[in-house]
Amino acid sequence: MPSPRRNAEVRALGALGVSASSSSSPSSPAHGGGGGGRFEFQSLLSSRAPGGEPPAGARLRVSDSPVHRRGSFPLAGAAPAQAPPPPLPEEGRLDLNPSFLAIALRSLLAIDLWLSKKLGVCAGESSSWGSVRPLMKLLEISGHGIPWLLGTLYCLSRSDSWAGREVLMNLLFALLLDLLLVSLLKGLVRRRRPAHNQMDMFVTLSVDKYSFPSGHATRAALVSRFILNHLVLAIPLRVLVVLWAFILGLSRVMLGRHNVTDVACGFFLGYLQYSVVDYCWLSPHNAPVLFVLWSQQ
Ligand SMILES: CC(C)=CCC/C(C)=C/COP(=O)(O)O
Repeated sequence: MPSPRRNAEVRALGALGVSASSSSSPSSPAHGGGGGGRFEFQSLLSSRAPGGEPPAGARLRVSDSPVHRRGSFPLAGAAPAQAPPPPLPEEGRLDLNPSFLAIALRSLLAIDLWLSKKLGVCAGESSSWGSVRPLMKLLEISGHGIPWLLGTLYCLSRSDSWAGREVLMNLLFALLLDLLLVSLLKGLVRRRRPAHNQMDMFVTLSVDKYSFPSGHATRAALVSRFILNHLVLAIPLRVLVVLWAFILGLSRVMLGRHNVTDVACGFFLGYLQYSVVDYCWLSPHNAPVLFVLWSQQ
């Protein structure tokens, strides 16, 4: 008879489409992640340290084991039951927290994929909102790295005030930092773009085959925060800047380029990046070489 707690675990895993096999041979494909969902179940009930011993905090109590349960209800002719072992100390009991965290993450990921597919209404010409796709692609170019880099360089070359040069120099630094960080993260995480995405983007880097985090979302958050802090704009224009960033992020999911979490984390990262740029703010005092070099162009 499985314990109620064990039943609850199996039900929770079942809800996630995870197999509830209890075979735990270390050489079986299920062991060590080979079997996808089965691995989750293994880690929940029989996580083992490399030496074969269960790690502390991940052991089943002896009283829960099938062997012991057989001993509790001896069949006719079976050896008499042994005396029950003393209860294990607290740290020897089954610790479910790590696996529940894994379940929570898996659920979040499942919701992310489901929602992203639902929102990907402009992913192709034949999608339900396929007619809006050209507009979304225009929005895509408005948040692309190349127009922002070229635009900043152009304005720098035309700027005739030190204050203007300082702001633009820092914007250039912010855009380059963003490209570097996003490329690094994409290369590290290597999350594939959604299956429904058509890879027809304007100029991409090799890491742009990956989707986490969204470079457009990081740029949108970074640039809009930068503009709001360093440009004196009327309220309607400030609202427009925020709207542009938000719609650009949404359009990444609608175009099928990203999952929702790529964009949400992209916004968060871009927001943080601005704080870094603000902290390291380049000025003629702390980076005189840059400004002298530029003024000699
Ligand atoms: C080639 C240069 C300078 C930048 C690439 C910009 C780009 C294509 C980013 C990818 O954005 P998503 O991650 O939002 O798809």
